[in-house]
Amino acid sequence: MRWIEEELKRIKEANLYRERILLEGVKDFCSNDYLGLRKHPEVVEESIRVLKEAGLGSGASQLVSGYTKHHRELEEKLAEFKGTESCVLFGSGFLANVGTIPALVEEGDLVLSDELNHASIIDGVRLSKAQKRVFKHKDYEELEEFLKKNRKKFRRVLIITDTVFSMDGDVADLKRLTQICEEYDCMLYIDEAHTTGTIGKGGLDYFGIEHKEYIIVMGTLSKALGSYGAFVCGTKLLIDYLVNKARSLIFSTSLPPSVCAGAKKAIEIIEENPKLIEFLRKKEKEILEILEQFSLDYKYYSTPIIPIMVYDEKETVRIKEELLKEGVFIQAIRYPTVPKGKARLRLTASLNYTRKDLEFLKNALEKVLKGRA
Ligand SMILES: Cc1ncc(COP(=O)(O)O)c(C=O)c1O
Repeated sequence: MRWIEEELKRIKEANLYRERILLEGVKDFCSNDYLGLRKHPEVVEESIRVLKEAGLGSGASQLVSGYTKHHRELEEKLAEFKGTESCVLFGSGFLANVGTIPALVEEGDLVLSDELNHASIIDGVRLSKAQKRVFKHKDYEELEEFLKKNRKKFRRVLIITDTVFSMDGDVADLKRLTQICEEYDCMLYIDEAHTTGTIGKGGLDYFGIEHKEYIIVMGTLSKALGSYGAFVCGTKLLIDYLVNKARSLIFSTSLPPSVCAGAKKAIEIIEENPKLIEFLRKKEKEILEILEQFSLDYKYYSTPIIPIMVYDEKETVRIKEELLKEGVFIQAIRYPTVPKGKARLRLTASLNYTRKDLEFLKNALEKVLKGRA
């Protein structure tokens, strides 16, 4: 097994070595718990209630005996929330993407995928055996040009995009993409992991687009909903089809019922408190006010993902470690999560942060960035 040692050495030399960090005694400024619902008393209470009633695990896959009223109720709530006919749950966002994409396209079909799409989309496309073409980030002109020339060569075409991009925080233009899909008879697959509950109920809601049968809405329970797991929303026909075809759903144990109940409560809280999203925008602005005080190259697109671009891998890790010594955790994101030479600190906004927390962040940045050009 010497090869493992050598491979790890190579990763270290490239400043790409990864370690998990136990977050004890440090403040987390990079989680995806954007709305602070993970520890919301009502979410926790509802989850405990169902945990006591239904037990820890679900006991089986959805198609054996692991489909309870808690799964069904969450699916119904999600379908209503996303404005679609139906919904099906998956064990995680990764499982949703690697299960759904190969069920939708196969040999003879084409996938058109934004270059900044999440790794689980990339793997889902690889598993599908469909032909893949990656288009430049949000370059819909290139996409359209390609379809104009090549659409007829393929049977089914699936356009895939994150709605809010996970490492950049910008938003795909779903208006333009739906127009393209309608003109060229394509399916549209939107990954709403970082969209659900951050810029509205989702991308369709944000752009004022009604759900149509060719739109497949994937999302996770693990980010703003503060839980774990994922879902695909769409027509009843699509969902019935996925229940029969998506291997990661068929051959994997379903979510624990208590996790479903907690996620459903989180959606109800968002529905009852539409101002939460406004509060999140305000929190983002408070963070920007801090960042403005330093000469930092950050990006902001009115979403809670605020990457601070450092570019150099080594320097990104150095800053992350210095901040950690000050009690502030902002993860360094490097290749292969982002392209080489585009390393960054992925700072996120969350309703968890108090004024004191932000003051703490500012002081830590002041100490660590002092003297940096
Ligand atoms: C855009 C996107 N899709 C899918 C996933 C995978 O979701 P999960 O963490 O639930 O597996 C993530 C999470 O990291 C993501 O950012």
